[in-house]
Amino acid sequence: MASRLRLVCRTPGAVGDSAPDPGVSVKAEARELEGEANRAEPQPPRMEVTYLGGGSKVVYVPRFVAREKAWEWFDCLDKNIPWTRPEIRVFGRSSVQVRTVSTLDCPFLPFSCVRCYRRCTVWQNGQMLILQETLLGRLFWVVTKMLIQIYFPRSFFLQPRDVCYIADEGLTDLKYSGHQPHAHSWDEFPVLKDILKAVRSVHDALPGSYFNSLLLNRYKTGSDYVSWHADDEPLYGPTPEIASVTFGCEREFLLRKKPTKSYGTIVLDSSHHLPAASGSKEAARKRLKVTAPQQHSFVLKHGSLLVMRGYTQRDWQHSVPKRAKASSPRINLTFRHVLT
Ligand SMILES: O=C(O)CCC(=O)C(=O)O
Ligand SMILES: [Fe+2]
Repeated sequence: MASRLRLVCRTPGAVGDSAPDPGVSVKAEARELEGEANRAEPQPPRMEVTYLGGGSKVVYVPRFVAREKAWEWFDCLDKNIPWTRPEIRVFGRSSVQVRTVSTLDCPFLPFSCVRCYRRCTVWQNGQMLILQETLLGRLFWVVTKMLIQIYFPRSFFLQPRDVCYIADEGLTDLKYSGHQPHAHSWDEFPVLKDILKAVRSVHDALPGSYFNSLLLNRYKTGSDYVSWHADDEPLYGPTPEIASVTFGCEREFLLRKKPTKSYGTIVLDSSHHLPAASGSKEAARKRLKVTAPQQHSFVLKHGSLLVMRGYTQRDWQHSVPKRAKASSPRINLTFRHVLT
């Protein structure tokens, strides 16, 4: 019972308090807590497997560790991890590339507006490609960048969450959005070894890789987020396995299928250009018409584990969107395997 009271006072107004799991009544949860206390034998944690198709799947373990222990770990990480909120160059050269395309392929340009840019933006190998045509378009982009820097310097150029990176010695450096985090050693934070051990005990039931690096995220409020991305950096190999642990405030975790030809978005050819224009402006417009991608949503609970497996990073993107109601912090650990 203590753990229940603790959760309530720790997360006033948190998503978790106002929105319990669908289909799980408070009574049922109370019984579960009571049962947990009386159980002599530890029960294997419940797992939910979501098959995404094409060799991708997600395994969700709502409670891989007891709540009380999870709060203990939350406190320890919150206080002891050297959190940083580095600048990332979302609009800098390292994450944005500009390709010249024909007007037929991109009918919204050169009549540049923010909407056009969105439509003409594709992600490839972790890089944002802005497809644009004319000098006018290019000029528009430069001015837009300047205005963004002036009016929204923090939200656009500071990573919208705290992070810390841990890795075995001698691994390839991690680099994303022009930022290369300093790799701390596991020995600096013994608690991480305990958490990894707990993850591994569940993970044994999920045969696969082992983890030699860890990216920690702290979302202080509902305004902190991680935008759509895939952890598909080459240093993780073709089928990275990522085990994601949540402590603290519940947040929604979304998965969406990466754009492919099958649902009408832009696909670049092997030389990173749009396929040769065939037909009229109307045909090009049709090719660019975006239909809603397949999407899945998980509410990641305090003390939960979510494992992304197979081709999930190659074929899917994930995000933790802003949530106004999430007023308390959430700590997330993503255990990864860097190829050696
Ligand atoms: O906070 C999460 O649940 C996801 C974090 C994430 O996607 C990442 O660190 O790459
Ligand atoms: Fe990620």
